[in-house]
This record gives sequence, structure tokens and C-alpha cells, in this order.
Amino acid sequence: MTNLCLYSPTDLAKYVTPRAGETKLGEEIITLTDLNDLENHPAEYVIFGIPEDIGVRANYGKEGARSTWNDFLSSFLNIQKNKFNNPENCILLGHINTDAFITDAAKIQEPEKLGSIVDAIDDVVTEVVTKIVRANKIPIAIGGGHNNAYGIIKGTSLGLERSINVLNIDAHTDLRAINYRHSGNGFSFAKDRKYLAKYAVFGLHKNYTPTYIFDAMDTDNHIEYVLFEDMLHLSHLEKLVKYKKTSDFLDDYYGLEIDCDAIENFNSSAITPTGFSVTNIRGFLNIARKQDVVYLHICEAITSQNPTIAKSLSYFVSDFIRRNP
Ligand SMILES: N=CN[C@@H](CCC(=O)O)C(=O)O
Repeated sequence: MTNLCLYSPTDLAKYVTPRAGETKLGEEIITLTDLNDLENHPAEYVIFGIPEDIGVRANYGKEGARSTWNDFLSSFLNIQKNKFNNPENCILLGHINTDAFITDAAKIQEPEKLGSIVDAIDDVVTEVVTKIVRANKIPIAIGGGHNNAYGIIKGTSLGLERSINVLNIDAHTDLRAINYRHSGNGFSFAKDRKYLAKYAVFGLHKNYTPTYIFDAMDTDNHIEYVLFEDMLHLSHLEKLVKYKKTSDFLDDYYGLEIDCDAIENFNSSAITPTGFSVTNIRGFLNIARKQDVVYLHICEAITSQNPTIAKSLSYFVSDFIRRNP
């Protein structure tokens, strides 16, 4: 697969600060030299990056998510291996090579034209995810724009040979019109193409959803949304109960999306002053990791100006893959 850069232990070593007597995840996490070896490996999770923000640009958003993957690695690979964190259950695959897409996109301003590059990225994401899911593994993708939800849903659906349910923790529905591809219509495309079965948006903000999307959701019994405004008075524990109820609608069998613009004051393409806390998200992941989650996608974060953002993402992933309490 020419559009995927696989990593070696030497590639990872540059992110790790070793300490005598300690082991960091980056020193023992599994890497592959051949994608076909996925099938034979017993690890449950496969982590990869999608370093792009072309879909965000095509949706009039703030760029920056293209460097998130790299910053995530600097944080994640320095987590301690201990009785709570086991690198043996996890393959760190590499990243989708987006260099050519980014070079092409830099010459383009028109959103529709950027959309055709997003289309091409979709194809690569779909291929990588299909391969991971066919090998009976759970993909964990770090974006990138939310446009990549489409390739991830499609790839998971093709890999499982069925349409899939999705729970999206997001201030927005991303159910915009299917005119051209961008970060605001990944779920409408996935639904239109029948890769998406039931869809739940958790933490939707009243202020940023147009009437046509509310109307469409209100008449579709395969879609449910929980407004963030309806959770303003709720404690952390009560929010966890709401999350569990939302996952019940999806029969506890779903792909999990975390758009970081659902998190309060968290730098992202549509940063918000009000939303979930990082600790709320960790609580949701603590529920999700015990359910039948077919993939995890974390997207739209911009890590470059604040080191706590990449560190938060690394908490999210380590919480999700944790098998010991
Ligand atoms: N993935 C993000 N989608 C949002 C972006 C909103 C914004 O940039 O303000 C949406 O289309 O609604």
C-alpha cells in the first residue's frame, strides 16, 4: 500500500525519552514491516494517523489538525508501561502519507476543488481501515479532519460486511448536504451510501445546527441526538448514564467518534468555550472500552500551541485500549 508509511522501532525511538529502570510504550509497542502480517498478529488494536486538514479547509474551518498525529506520538509513546498499560495488545501501524494531497491542496482555494482531494483521501482511509478490520482488529485513527469519518465508516462496513452504527461525541452533526466532500458531511455521505445504519450525536450544540438538519433528524428513527444544553445541569455521573443510554440505542455495538470541538476550550478547528471536559470524555471511554466498539476515531484537535491537547488525546487512547481496571 503506497499511501501508508509503516513505522519501525527506530522511527519510534525519536519520540521517546528513555529513563533507566523504566519502560515507555514507545519502546515496546508493536510495529510491522509488512501490512499482511496484521492477520497473524494477536494484538487487538491498530493505531494510525491521518495527518491532514484539507477537509476542514473545504468546510471553512480552522486548519492545524495535520500536525496533531506527530504531537500525539510524542505524548503517547512516553506513557509508562506498567500493570495498567500493556503495549503488547496494540500495533502502532504508521500514518497515511498525505504529502502529495497537502501539496496539491496548497494551490487550491475553492472548497469544491478541495473536495475532490478529500475524495481521494477517503479512498486511502477506506483501504487501510478495511484491511485492519478484515484482520479482526479494532482501528484507532487520529486525525485529521472529521471528513475521515466517511472513509473509516466505509472501511469498517466493508471489512465487517454490514452497515454499522456510530456514536459521535460532537458539537455538530456533520450531516451537511452531500454536494462535495468536506469535514461537515462525513455522516450524510456514509448514510446515503448505506455504510451507516443507526447514528447518535452526543453533546450536540443548539447553536450550530441548521433547521434542515434538525428536520431530517427529527423524522428519522435511525438517528438520535442528545443536546449538550440538556446536560448543562448534569453531574459527571449523570452524563455517564446519558452516554450509556445513547449507546443502548446503538445496541452497544458501534464505531466511536470524538470530535474535539465537543470539548470545552480545547484547541480544534471549531474551538468552543462550552462543552464536555476532558475528564467527561475519559468517563465515556471507560464505558465504551467495555462495549463492542468497532473503531475509535479522534479528530479535529489542533495540538501545536498547547501541549495539554496532545496529552489529552494520549489519555483518551490509553483509556480506550486498557484491559486492566
Ligand atoms: N467537523 C466539523 N463540522 C462542523 C464545523 C463547524 C465550524 O467550523 O464552525 C460543521 O460542519 O458544522
